Amino acid sequence: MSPSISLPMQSQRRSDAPMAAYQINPDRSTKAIRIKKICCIGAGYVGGPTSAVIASKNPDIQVTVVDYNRQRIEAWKTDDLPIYEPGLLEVVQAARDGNSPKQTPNLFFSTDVDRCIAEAELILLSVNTPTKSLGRGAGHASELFHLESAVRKISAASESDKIIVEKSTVPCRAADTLRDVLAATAKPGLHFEILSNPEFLAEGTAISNLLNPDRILIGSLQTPRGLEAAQALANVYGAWIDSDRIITINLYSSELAKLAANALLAQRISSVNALSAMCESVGADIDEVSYAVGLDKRIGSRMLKASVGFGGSCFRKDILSLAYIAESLHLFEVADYWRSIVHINEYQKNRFTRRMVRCLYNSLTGKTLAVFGFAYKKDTRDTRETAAITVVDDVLTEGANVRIYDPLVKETQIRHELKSTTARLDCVEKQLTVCTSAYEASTGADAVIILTEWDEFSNRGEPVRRDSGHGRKTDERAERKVDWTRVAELMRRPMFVFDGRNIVDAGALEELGFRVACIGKA
Ligand SMILES: NC(=O)C1=CN([C@@H]2O[C@H](COP(=O)(O)OP(=O)(O)OC[C@H]3O[C@@H](n4cnc5c(N)ncnc54)[C@H](O)[C@@H]3O)[C@@H](O)[C@H]2O)C=CC1
Ligand SMILES: O=C(O)[C@H]1O[C@H](OP(=O)(O)OP(=O)(O)OC[C@H]2O[C@@H](n3ccc(=O)[nH]c3=O)[C@H](O)[C@@H]2O)[C@H](O)[C@@H](O)[C@@H]1O
Repeated sequence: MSPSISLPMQSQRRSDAPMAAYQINPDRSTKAIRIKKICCIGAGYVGGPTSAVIASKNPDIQVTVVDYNRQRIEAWKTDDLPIYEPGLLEVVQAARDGNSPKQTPNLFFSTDVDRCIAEAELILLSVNTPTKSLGRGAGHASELFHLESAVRKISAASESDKIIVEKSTVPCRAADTLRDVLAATAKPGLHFEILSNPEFLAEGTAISNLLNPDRILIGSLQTPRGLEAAQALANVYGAWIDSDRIITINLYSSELAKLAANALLAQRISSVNALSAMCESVGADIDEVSYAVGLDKRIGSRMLKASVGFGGSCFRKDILSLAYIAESLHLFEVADYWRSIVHINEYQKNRFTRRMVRCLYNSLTGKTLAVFGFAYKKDTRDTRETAAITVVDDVLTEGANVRIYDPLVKETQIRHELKSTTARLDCVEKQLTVCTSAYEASTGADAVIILTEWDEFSNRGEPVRRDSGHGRKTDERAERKVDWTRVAELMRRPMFVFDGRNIVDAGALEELGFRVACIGKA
């Protein structure tokens, strides 16, 4: 084992410390680089919240988030932030506006990428790494174009040494690519140290994940300069995270660990969704099965909720990237294994629509479906890869009139997502209505389809109080749960509910006259 990393002694570990093996050795004699200015390239779901939390916890460090998307940067300067995350606005305001006595403004947003790169000692790369859409590996490999162009910018604008941190999710050995570009293009004599520091936040809980992460992973070359850079980054996180949660490992292990984490999380969902298909045939209940297996501490209860299928910008692309890497290493069986997670996810979405069509007498022509929720999960307005795109596209093609209501997602975004996916643009134009309430969506509908697990759609539990992200409630309507009695009054008979998230109490809805189909329940 390298002398620069150490296994924490049992006695040094807190009782709730993670089980991970490696951590920064507090006795290490590496010299610490003091970071005064950080530049984060990419003002998206990762760059914005991560920079805001780093700035709020490090009042002495100036953090500037840069992006070439001027509209996004301008929105970050207002209170109408470009992304919705519970608690985000408060953290941004504290650091950006300096409205607490302890903090002067130290969080900035800018399109002046060159200047901010030149001034920073540490640069966070938080640009998008989508699935390639062109050429070799299209539909499978990660597109590193944005990462490479950001690094070329760094190279051109730098007059001093930099620590460059991969926060974006990247294929293994992406750091070598970045190093190669820098070696060929940067001014002679400059040194660039590349670190891998993958982000594990989940949307909807980003701020709590960032404030209290399970672990911070820092991958570096095991050279004196690599370790020195890792220590400098660890010090930034050390402002609010205990050292036993800051883990330093080999650069390439860190890159792979991020892909592995997402693949394993998605694998749990696909496993449960595969079981849900069996439950529907054998008369078992998937919620009971998940509960029963999750009580085994080796399995654990999280990420075992059956659904219409996972969405979001990352699971699919990261699994496909992992499979592509395996295939390029001639590990074809390994590639097939990972890809099967995505196949089951597609199967689950199609299975959901097939069941719906079957229940609605094998024809959706002329029927009206009320869709509750379009975001890929609750507490976000992100719709990337949401299962709702596939389901809505399918039912539009089957001839249904679709009335969508989502508490946060705007009509323009819903139409944009559907238009960029469907082969039947005319269906989107003629058969789709975006509504401003669940009641408007339900009017005259034959069925309600729940596609996002927003609390307000559930007929269980307490009334909803949602933080708007603006420090006040969104509006009166959003504070109440959907009144299913009123929904029933508005619908055509017979009335169906297809619950793609298993959030309703089916028995209570059946008492109101609904016929209810849940995932993984006969
Ligand atoms: N969205 C999420 O919850 C998570 C995402 N990730 C990873 O983080 C990375 C970023 O993801 P998101 O923040 O969701 O992406 P995003 O698409 O929301 O944001 C990326 C931003 O980078 C900007 N950008 C791209 N190239 C640029 C360049 N050369 N110069 C300046 N700006 C540039 C884009 O304009 C965009 O605003 C991805 O690799 C993703 O896999 C990791 C963990 C969680
Ligand atoms: O790399 C990323 O982008 C991130 O991807 C996921 O985060 P995210 O996609 O934001 O949200 P999740 O809570 O993981 O949910 C993903 C999808 O799976 C679905 N899901 C989740 C959990 C579950 O039990 N069942 C289920 O169907 C959700 O509804 C959602 O559509 C991971 O949880 C993060 O750790 C990771 O950083």
